[in-house]
Amino acid sequence: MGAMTAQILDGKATAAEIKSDLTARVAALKEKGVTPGLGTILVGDDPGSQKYVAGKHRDCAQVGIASIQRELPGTATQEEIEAVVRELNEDPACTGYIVQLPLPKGIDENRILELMDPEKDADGLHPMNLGRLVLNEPAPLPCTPNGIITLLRRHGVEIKGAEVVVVGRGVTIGRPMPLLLTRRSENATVTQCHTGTRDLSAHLKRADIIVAAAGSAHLIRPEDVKPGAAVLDVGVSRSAEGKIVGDVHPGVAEVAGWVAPNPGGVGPMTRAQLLVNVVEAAERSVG
Ligand SMILES: Nc1nc(=O)c2c([nH]1)NC[C@@H]1CN(c3ccc(C(=O)N[C@@H](CCC(=O)O)C(=O)O)cc3)C=[N+]21
Repeated sequence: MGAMTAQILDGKATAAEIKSDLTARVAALKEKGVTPGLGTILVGDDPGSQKYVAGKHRDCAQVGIASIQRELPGTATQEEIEAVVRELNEDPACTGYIVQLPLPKGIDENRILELMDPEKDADGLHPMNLGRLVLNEPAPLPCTPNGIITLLRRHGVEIKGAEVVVVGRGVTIGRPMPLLLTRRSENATVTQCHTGTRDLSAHLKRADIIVAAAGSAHLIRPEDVKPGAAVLDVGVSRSAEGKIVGDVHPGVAEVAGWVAPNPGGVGPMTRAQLLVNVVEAAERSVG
């Protein structure tokens, strides 16, 4: 048998479809006198964060969402950041917003998130909304996990009954991902692995779907992947030469049935789900 190559979970194309659907919904909202507006709070001058935030505003322009950008220097104090959060909470033009993470060292990130108006939480990371997710109540969903589910569904990857291994326990992906996957609507079986996992390779070998969000370069190796599995690369780390490297070894594409590349896979889906949260919040506001 010749070498197989995995099919691509094309996040760029899927995000484009979602954005075209949102464009129509934004136009309908505008007819009712509501213009959705996405705010971003960016602290410091990390080039990666600047690029991501710029991408979010580019997306907004494409679908007709207004952009509200707030930037603070890396030396900003807790109080200064909190003042901007309060300002966006009050601003009627801002129907949803995000605080770009991570915040500089010394800033209490959780306190900032708690101060946000949960109804304007476009990331789905406010403790109230994470709590609603745990309680099976409607809430804006965390963008990356929700984007991963949409990406799998749109490509026909079976989630129901699948053995899913999530690698990582960060707040934006690792922790919420199993909450979404184990809803009755998804019905996956999830194993959460992390740096304390004794035998990662044993878990990976059983997985039908692997969500790699550890931030550890090429952690997922071809010999650990079950033939035909879906492997989603959500990791970001930097090589010694300063290049961005994902969590998935390139050789995995020879074994897997599906691969979400990085870039071009989950990243664009994260941005699309952010827009979905903003539009849904605006739709709720018109009833
Ligand atoms: N409050 C908050 N919410 C976030 O959602 C959030 C955050 N903080 N902090 C940082 C991470 C990172 N993140 C990315 C989103 C899209 C791409 C993305 O679109 N990447 C493109 C490439 C982009 C390019 O290279 O220009 C791709 O994968 O194809 C990447 C990374 C969101 N994050």
